[in-house]
Amino acid sequence: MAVAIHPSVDGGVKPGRADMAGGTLHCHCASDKVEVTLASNTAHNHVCGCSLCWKPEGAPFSVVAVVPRDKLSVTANEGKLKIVDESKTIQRYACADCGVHMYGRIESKEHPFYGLDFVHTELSDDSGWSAPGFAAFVSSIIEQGTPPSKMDGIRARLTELTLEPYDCLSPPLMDAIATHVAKSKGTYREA
Ligand SMILES: N[C@@H](CCC(=O)N[C@@H](CSCO)C(=O)NCC(=O)O)C(=O)O
Ligand SMILES: [Zn+2]
Ligand SMILES: [Zn+2]
Repeated sequence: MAVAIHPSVDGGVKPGRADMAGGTLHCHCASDKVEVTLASNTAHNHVCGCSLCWKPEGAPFSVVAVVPRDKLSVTANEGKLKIVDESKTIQRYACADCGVHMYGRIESKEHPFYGLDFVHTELSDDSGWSAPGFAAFVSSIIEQGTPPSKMDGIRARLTELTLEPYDCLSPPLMDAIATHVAKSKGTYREA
């Protein structure tokens, strides 16, 4: 059996649909589910090995994407949401009953990704969401108990799934962060 990454990609990455324009996410509670409505498709979907992103039971990686914050609204049972750790850059709102993270929000206007919320579209029954395109923070799974000796096999499986493994974010996202930093420091140059 192939190395497990996440149930939504283990059978192969399913492509998104260009006409996908949003839908709803639900927590795992049997009743009184928290509902989040997205009024657009997501972007920058990726597999993430960090310890902070929510993952389903037993999965070593999460799958997480972003959506403009003005396209996200909580449409049912918002009272059940609690911030997981207020000290983190991304304020993750989880259902206090089932523990599922419904969205993550960056409040600092100085942050390169300010204006984008983090979401897990596996919580949706709708199809066509943007497909994951790379794997981020892959080495971080060691911090959560994966033996280092398993990493070659895990990276090989990610590559096979066309989820290029990186130990931080992908080069385009790291470049976007560095560009933001250069602009704020006054060192940015066009060419
Ligand atoms: N080794 C750490 C890494 C944690 C980390 O930096 N996570 C990233 C990616 S989350 C989505 O891709 C991050 O931006 N975190 C900021 C935050 O979550 O507030 C670990 O595994 O914990
Ligand atoms: Zn719940
Ligand atoms: Zn993460």
